[in-house]
Formats: sequence, structure tokens, C-alpha cells
Amino acid sequence: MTWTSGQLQCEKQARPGSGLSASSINAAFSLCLSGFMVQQSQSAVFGDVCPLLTSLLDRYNVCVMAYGQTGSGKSYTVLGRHSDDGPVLPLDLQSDLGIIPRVAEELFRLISENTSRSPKVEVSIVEVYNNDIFDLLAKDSIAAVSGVKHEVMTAKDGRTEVVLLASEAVGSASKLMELVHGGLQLRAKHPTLVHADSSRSHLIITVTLTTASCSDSTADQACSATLPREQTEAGRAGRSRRASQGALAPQLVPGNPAGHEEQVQARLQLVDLAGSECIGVSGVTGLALRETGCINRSLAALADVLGALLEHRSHVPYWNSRLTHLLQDCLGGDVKLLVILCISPSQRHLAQTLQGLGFGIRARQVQRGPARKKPPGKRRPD
Ligand SMILES: Nc1ncnc2c1ncn2[C@@H]1O[C@H](COP(=O)(O)OP(=O)(O)OP(=O)(O)O)[C@@H](O)[C@H]1O
Repeated sequence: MTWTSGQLQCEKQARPGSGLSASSINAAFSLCLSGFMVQQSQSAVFGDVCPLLTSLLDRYNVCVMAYGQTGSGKSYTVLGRHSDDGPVLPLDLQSDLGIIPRVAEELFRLISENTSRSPKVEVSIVEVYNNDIFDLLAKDSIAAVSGVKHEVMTAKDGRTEVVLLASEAVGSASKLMELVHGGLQLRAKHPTLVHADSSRSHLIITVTLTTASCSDSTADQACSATLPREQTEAGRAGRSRRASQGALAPQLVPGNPAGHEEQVQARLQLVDLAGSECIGVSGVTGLALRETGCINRSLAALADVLGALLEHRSHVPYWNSRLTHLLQDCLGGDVKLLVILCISPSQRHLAQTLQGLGFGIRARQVQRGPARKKPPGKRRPD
């Protein structure tokens, strides 16, 4: 995100061993020129994310994912500058807070603008560390001993689900950020020669919106009245443990037994991937070396999935890593997906930069057709 034009122009040639052809590199530079050449402010980056929140409230599933090498600015972009105290809301527009606090504030602002719908908002937070899934909301509860690994499963209807994942209802941006901040304290970190505060896991924050299922906007107003009272009040609190937490298909969930309308779930997934890393440069050994191997393998699996989708292969290798299995719906499903590519301005990291640009090209070229929202009012087959 911090390249300048001159820095890029002087390296515009395929390097032996980079794995990219000259034409690919040219395409990569076009990619940069179209969006990544200029240093973007945090609020400018959020400008690309903001319209997706309207889609979310309109019952589309949305995923925003930051990809890049270690130290290139993913966590800065997604979360903002690191602070032990967490973000301060409401936002100062010039602040360097990242996408998530801005999403939190804008989401609740949009919700407050349309009181006819009043979705229930729930949050879950997981990390994928060394190819295992950990629940960052449950780690402090009595039931979930720190370090309990969770399985990811594909349900009958094709949805990917994390089994026994905690989720918490939130009624305000500050409560949402409180949970995110708590989860971040538990995320795996380890200093390397490249980045003293390097994240060693992929972070996935899921915000689930549940609204009454209605056939049109007029019906929306009538329908919102049919939601049980406890589901329409702001400020609901309390952690629940679901049998499973689906990934991303907007889903009709059964109404209550009293014959109320069914409800529709739409999900926003915010993904701060761990950074790709060259072992020789980051100087890791021991446990950190194992972490690096797992990170690089899972990112390679992610690139393989994009490659298979790009070539319309009959088999897409989602199950080669827990990261891609967990993100299956985001990558190949009915989701509005935004990939943010972070690259380093340093000459030292050129090989990783080229590899990151190759990933960006691949992600951009994948054609999945327009995302669809679930038709409201339609019952899910038993
Ligand atoms: N655009 C930027 N402006 C100012 N500082 C930045 C910017 N991008 C990154 N930084 C700073 O650079 C350092 C590394 O950034 P960050 O932690 O976001 O990297 P990362 O890609 O998440 O790394 P890793 O994958 O190793 O966790 C941080 O101190 C961050 O505050």
C-alpha cells in the first residue's frame, strides 16, 4: 500500500526464480497502477469497504481479506496502529484506525438509520494457528480450556461450519470493538527479524446479522415487528455457544415455534491473514520456524484454490488446509469478496512482493459471477 511510482518502475522486469513471467509482472504493475501505487489513507481504504456494509444489510454475504508478506501492513490496514488500550470510538476521520473499528461504527450507524429492520448482531472470532482453529472468544471461558482446537466441517447444504464456536450478541460499536480487542490479546504473535510484532495466525472475525425474512421492503417493516422482542432490542448481551457457526452463505434460519417468520442471516467476515515469509530473511528458528512453515503452506493452499477457481477446474482443493476449508464459502461461494493486497516498499522484500502481486492478479482474475442475496420468504428444504 505504500509503493511509489518510481520504486515500482525501476523493477519492472521478471526476475529469475520469481515464478512470474514478464507479462505477469506487467499485469502486476497494471494492478498496482490501478489502485496500489499511491499511499492510501486509512479512510480512503475504508471507502472501498463501506459500500459492502450496505450490501450486508441488504442480506448479501461479504468478506474482506488482507493479504501480503509479513510486516507489509495487513494488521495496520485491518485493525489500525497497535495499541494495548484498543481503539477509541467515535472515530476521528483523520485517525489511523483500521477497517474493523470503522466497520463497527458505520454498521451501527446504518442500523440506527433504519429502525424497521433492527438486525440482531453477533460476533465470533477465530484464529487459524499452525493449521488448527482456535476460538478467541471462548479461550477465557470455563468451558473452553485455552488451546481447545475446533473442527471445521462442511454441512449437508454445502456450508462450511466451525463446530462449537462461541458467539456473542453486540448492541454497539464499542461493545463489538471490546470483543475484538479481547480476542487480539490472545492472538499468537512472535518477533522476527522482519517484524517485531508479527502475527503468527490468520485472524477471522465474523459478524452475523439476523433479520426477519420478508419478501419486499414494505414487508420488511411488518416483518420486523414479528421478531421476538429479545431479538430486536439494542444492547442485547450474553455469549452463546452454537452447535456450529456457518461461514458465509446467507441462510434462512427457522423462526420460533410460535409461528413467527423465518429469519435470514447474512455474514461479514473480516480476515487478517498471517504474512508470507522468507525464512532466510525473517531468521526464525524452532517454534517460529514451524509457524512460518504452516503460514506459508496455508497461503500456498489459498493460492492453489484461487488457481483452481480461475481455471474452472472440477476439483477445487479447499480441504488441503484448514484456512481454505474455513474460507470455502468466501472463496467459491455466494459472497462479495474484497481482497486487499499489502506490499512492502523495501527492495529487500522484492521476491515476496512479486509473489504477492502474483496472488493479487490471480484473485482479480477469478470470475465467480455476481453474488446473489437469498430470496426472502423462501423456506429452506428440510
Ligand atoms: N500505511 C502505514 N502507515 C504507517 N505505518 C504502517 C503502515 N503500514 C504498516 N505500518 C506499520 O508497520 C508495522 C508492520 O505493520 P503490520 O503489523 O500491519 O504488518 P503485518 O503485515 O500485519 O505483519 P505480520 O503479517 O507479520 O503480522 C507496524 O508497526 C505498523 O504500524
